[in-house]
Amino acid sequence: MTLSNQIAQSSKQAEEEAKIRHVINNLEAINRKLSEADPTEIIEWAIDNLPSLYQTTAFGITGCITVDMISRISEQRAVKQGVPVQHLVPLIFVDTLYHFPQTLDLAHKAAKHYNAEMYTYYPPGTKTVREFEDKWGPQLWEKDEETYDYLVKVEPARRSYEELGVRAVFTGRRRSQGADRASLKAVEVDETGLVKVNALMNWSFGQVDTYAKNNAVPYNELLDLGYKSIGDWHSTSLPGAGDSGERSGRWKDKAGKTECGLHKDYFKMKNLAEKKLREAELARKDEARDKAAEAATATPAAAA
Ligand SMILES: Nc1ncnc2c1ncn2[C@@H]1O[C@H](COP(=O)(O)OS(=O)(=O)O)[C@@H](OP(=O)(O)O)[C@H]1O
Repeated sequence: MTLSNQIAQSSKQAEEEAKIRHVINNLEAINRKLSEADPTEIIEWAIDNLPSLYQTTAFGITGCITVDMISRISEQRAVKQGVPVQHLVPLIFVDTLYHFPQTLDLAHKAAKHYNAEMYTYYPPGTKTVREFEDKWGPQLWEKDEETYDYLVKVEPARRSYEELGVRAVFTGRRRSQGADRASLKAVEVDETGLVKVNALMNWSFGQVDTYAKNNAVPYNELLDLGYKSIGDWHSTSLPGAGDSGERSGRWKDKAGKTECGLHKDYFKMKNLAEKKLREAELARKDEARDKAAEAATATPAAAA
């Protein structure tokens, strides 16, 4: 890199740092100002104030609407400035390898429909279920849920933030989704310093559903079959007749589980998963050594 490029890069970083610092230092006031704001106002605030802003989405209904709103804002601004329309916020999609085919179809369809740049990230060192299962065994989610969550979501998301230089993201979380989300704020700063914007935090499922239908927003066709929240196929089911919670169809057989880890403490998730992965690696090595020793002692006897 040339010296002038280095200077330009470090001054961009300093500028971004200053903007993020400003948000961190004024978080309470910002949230007071945005607490009753419309999603569009929150999105506009984020575009104007946050550097290296992306949208992290699994194309849940909230994410689909966020893309739609960003697309409208991008168009209005381009027309006003007399410049070609460009979707202002790139997308990050973590392909866990266990999404429903409908979700994968939607991801490609929506990115194309909105002409949005989309970065797809996969679990480390794998791009297919076969590769993943050769490495970690079948149904890892049954054997070790935390490690599974870390490998398929937390690590790829963090890798995307580091590689792309992401400083802030839109998420599709809403208060009416319950559990930890019931007290969401419009803007949060996580333990890594990443700013998270929850533009539709105040909207109910009914509001997002109506917006999607009234505005011809591409959404997951599984919603028309009764699903309300869609994640990996093995942990997503239809909400039961008496279930009122929006996310009651997620991890139905796992009492107390409400999050995949993406919105939990990153360092805790990382340390726990890395410890387990180290232990598993040691166990594998011990097993291989025992097998080798067994084979070595068995050979002379067999020969004799
Ligand atoms: N795979 C993947 N890739 C990128 N971003 C993702 C992913 N999974 C979750 N998210 C982000 O978290 C928002 C809430 O998703 P969910 O309600 O499905 O919860 S969970 O994250 O699975 O626990 C979700 O909101 P949507 O944009 O509505 O999908 C995203 O902002």
